[in-house]
Parts: sequence; C-alpha cells; structure tokens
Amino acid sequence: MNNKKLTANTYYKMVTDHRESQLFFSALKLDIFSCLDNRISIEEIADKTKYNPRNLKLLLNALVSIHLIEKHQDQYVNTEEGKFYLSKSSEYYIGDAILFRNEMMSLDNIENRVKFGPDKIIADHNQGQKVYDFTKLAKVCIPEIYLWRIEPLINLMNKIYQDTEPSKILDLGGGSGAMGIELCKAFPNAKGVIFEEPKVSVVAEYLVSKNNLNSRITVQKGDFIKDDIGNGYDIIIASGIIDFAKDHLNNFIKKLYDALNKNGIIYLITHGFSEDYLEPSETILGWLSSHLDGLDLLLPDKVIQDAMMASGFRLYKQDKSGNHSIKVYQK
Ligand SMILES: C[S@@+](CC[C@H](N)C(=O)[O-])C[C@H]1O[C@@H](n2cnc3c(N)ncnc32)[C@H](O)[C@@H]1O
Repeated sequence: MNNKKLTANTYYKMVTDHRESQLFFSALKLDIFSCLDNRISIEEIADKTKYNPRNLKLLLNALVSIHLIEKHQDQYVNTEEGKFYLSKSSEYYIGDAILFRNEMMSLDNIENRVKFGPDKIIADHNQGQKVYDFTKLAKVCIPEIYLWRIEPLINLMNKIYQDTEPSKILDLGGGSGAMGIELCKAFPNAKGVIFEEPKVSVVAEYLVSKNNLNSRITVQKGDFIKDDIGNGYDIIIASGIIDFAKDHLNNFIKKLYDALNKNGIIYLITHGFSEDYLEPSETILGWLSSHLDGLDLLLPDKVIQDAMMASGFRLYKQDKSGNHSIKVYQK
C-alpha cells in the first residue's frame, strides 16, 4: 500500500470549512456583529443581548480563532469588513442576504433527493416563482445590488450614451428595481418602468417612493411571459431573469426585440454557464438545490447568445462582474 503518499487534507478541510460556515451563520442569526462596532466586553454584550455569558464567550473566542472578529485584552470588536458588511448599523449590511441565500440554496437532505428524485409537481410546472421567495429575495438583496451591480451598469451606459440620452428604460423582472431606479437617476430625463410579478412589485414600489421617483418611474405588475411588457424602450435591463423564460426562450427574446426602439439595447446579466454545466462551480452549486427539487431552468450562455443573434440582435459590448456575465445586445 503506498497510499500514505496521498493526502486526505482536502477532505478534512471540508469538514472544518463546514463548521466555520455553521459558526458564521449562527453569529449572523444571533446578530453578534451588530454588537461589536466598538470594543466591548462579554458582560456588556450579555447584558445587552441577554445571551448566556459562558457560551457567548465560547462563541466569540471561536469567531476570533477564525479571524471573523478581533479580541483586544478582554474586549471584542468587529474587523473593518465585519463592521461594513455584517453590522446592522451599516447601510451595506448583507447578513440577511447571506442567510437567505444559504437557506434558499441549502443542500440539506440531498441524499433523499438523489435517491427518490425530484418533486413531480415542481418538475411539471418548472416555474421559479413557485419555488423561490422572490419577494424576500428582492428585499434582502438591495444592499448587494448597490454594492456590486450599479457601478458597472452606470459606467457602461455612460460610455454608450455619451452624446445622447435614453428616454425610456425598462427593468424587467427588476426585483426591487434598484438597477432601473439608479439608471433613471443617471439619466434625469428618462422615464422608467419596473416590471415585476404582483407580489414582488411592492418592493419596487417601496424603493421608487423612497427615492421620490413616482413621477418618473412606473411599477407595472404582470407575468413577463404572458403579459404585455410595453414598448418604445431604449434600454431593457434583464438581470438574472432569462433562465425563468427557458421554456419560451425564442418568443421571449422576440418580445424584448419588439419592445425596443431601433438601436435600442438590452443589458443582459446571466450566470455564464458552460454548455456542459460544469462551470462556474459556485453558481452550479447555488442552483443545485432547486434543480434537485425539480426545476430545470438553467441556460448556458452559448444557447442564450445563439437565440439573441437568431432574433436579430447584435452583440455590442461585454463585460464581467464577479460571477456574472454582462452582455449588451443592440437591436
Ligand atoms: C433572480 S431575480 C432577479 C431580480 C433583479 N433583476 C436582480 O438582478 O436582482 C428574478 C426576478 O424575476 C422575476 N420573475 C421571474 N419570472 C417572472 C415572470 N414570469 N414575470 C415577471 N417577473 C418574473 C422574479 O419575481 C424575480 O424578482
């Protein structure tokens, strides 16, 4: 046996990584990071939270050991990143988004799902809206959009619209509508439409009002597969939505084409799936849960691109932002 030469570290590292994640999620659920904006003792945290001081200390020391927080003498404090992303006092708090995504993409009970197969009802309807809580997703993801999606969008649109301005913008399946809202702010003469299904549209209505843009942006409720999405648009933002039109892809793309003015553009954000569905791993894993449950939605980028070209679009610009592929198509 020469297997002593092999290393099992990769496997044991997964066990440790899993424990670290569990610890992190518990700290978020207990909202520990919000207590640590300034240096604070165990007694003070226990007093504030009413948590058990003994076990609080064990938890905090474990968090220090994996560098998620810092300890100075007998006091604990957030790291700079922790204060920015994980404390509820920060406008960029992403703790709820992380917890929600973790739950939505949970791989608990994967064994039974592999043994017994998908849920027949889900496989038959194949509708993301019936599986995901898009209303909660739209709410909790607002900080993520402001952190990572707005800047690439505005930069690219400013490059495209150097001498002119778009006059009508659609954020289709816009969730909170943050991207459409910020694009309308960047082009002050533009009118906007955020199209969403009725339940989710309340989140967009809230954000439009919060930004005092009711006079320029309309929230339109409906199903983008079946209902009219309007027309006369110069820009359509289609961020993270095209997979939900998988079963109607060509008709859906034709609908987008018809809704645009001549030379109008689509800002399309996809997951960049390879045709063999082996990449990108982070996103493959993220969608695994709902696909084990029975959904079959994912579209490889090549399939999307071919369908766009076949409908008469030309690829105008492309970019990458984190895990996402950004493509701008022109009519
Ligand atoms: C992954 S989210 C993306 C949200 C937002 N565009 C973003 O980038 O954060 C997909 C969105 O598409 C919406 N959606 C899915 N199918 C839809 C349909 N048939 N009609 C209207 N909206 C739909 C969902 O409600 C959800 O808000």
